[in-house]
Amino acid sequence: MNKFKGRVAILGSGNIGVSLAKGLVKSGYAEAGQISLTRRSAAGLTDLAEQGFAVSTDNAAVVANADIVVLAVLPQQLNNLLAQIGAVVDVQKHVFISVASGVSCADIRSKIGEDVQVVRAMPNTAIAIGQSMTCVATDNASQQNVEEVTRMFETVGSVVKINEDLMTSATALCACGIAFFLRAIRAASQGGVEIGFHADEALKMAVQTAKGAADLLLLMQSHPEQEIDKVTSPKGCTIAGLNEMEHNGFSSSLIKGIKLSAIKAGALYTKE
Ligand SMILES: NC(=O)C1=CN([C@@H]2O[C@H](COP(=O)(O)OP(=O)(O)OC[C@H]3O[C@@H](n4cnc5c(N)ncnc54)[C@H](OP(=O)(O)O)[C@@H]3O)[C@@H](O)[C@H]2O)C=CC1
Ligand SMILES: O=C(O)[C@@H]1CCC=N1
Repeated sequence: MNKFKGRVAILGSGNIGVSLAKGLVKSGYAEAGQISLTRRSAAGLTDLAEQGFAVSTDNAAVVANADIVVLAVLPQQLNNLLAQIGAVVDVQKHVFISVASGVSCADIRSKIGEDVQVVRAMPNTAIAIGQSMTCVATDNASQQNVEEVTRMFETVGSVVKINEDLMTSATALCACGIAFFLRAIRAASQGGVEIGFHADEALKMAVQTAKGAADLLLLMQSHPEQEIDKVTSPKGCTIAGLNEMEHNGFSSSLIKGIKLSAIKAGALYTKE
């Protein structure tokens, strides 16, 4: 692993900002001391300072010292943040990474400078354990900067480069998607309790079963239906349960939920 030589500023130290920071340190991409983390309130930064991160409530000062700047605030908090840092942006030095849902690269440039290089990245919370599915898109960043951003996120999971117009779709499928799969696991464990297991053992069984299903696809490079066909014995219990789920809208409800999340992801940000 080639350690990043510059400084990373992560503006907004919530769920994603902190998970990214910890993931980058764990993977060896950067030392904690190379990463600056900001929030509006200093109280929320104490723990992070104890872990060796540079912490601050002064976004402009942190950006002035950084090479890579990650925007990790909520879409509705972004305009206020961009107004604070516009004056210190250096187009020669900085590359901006925005993880904010529904905010385009052009939206960000319109606030901090038309020549600023911006890459959008959409990770998910599995970034905390180096297992994120991160989609990356840009409309103006240099190949060198895109490669560095890709390298950064590859240290905390898998990366797929996509066109920017698919970014809200990526948000729904991958970033929201982790919640959808978690709910499916929870529901399976509740089914397990109804048929005789204690809650803790039912959850453990559901989790490992879900992990096995995902790993089958990842390691065998096969299609879900190919693997399902191996489980469904003729006249058997699997096809009976699976068809009952489909009669109740299992696939349909997932598809509808993903479509609604994608619409919502595109409507989270107000330009003014
Ligand atoms: N959660 C997820 O799974 C994913 C989220 N995203 C996107 O990532 C972004 C962050 O989401 P998430 O981490 O969940 O949100 P959080 O609410 O957990 O984190 C936002 C953080 O930003 C801080 N903040 C707000 N305003 C400022 C400011 N002006 N300067 C510095 N810090 C500020 C807040 O702290 P304080 O109030 O103390 O200032 C808070 O810690 C969003 O845009 C979201 O769409 C993308 C992919 C997945
Ligand atoms: O729910 C949200 O709006 C954020 C963006 C993707 C995941 N969490």
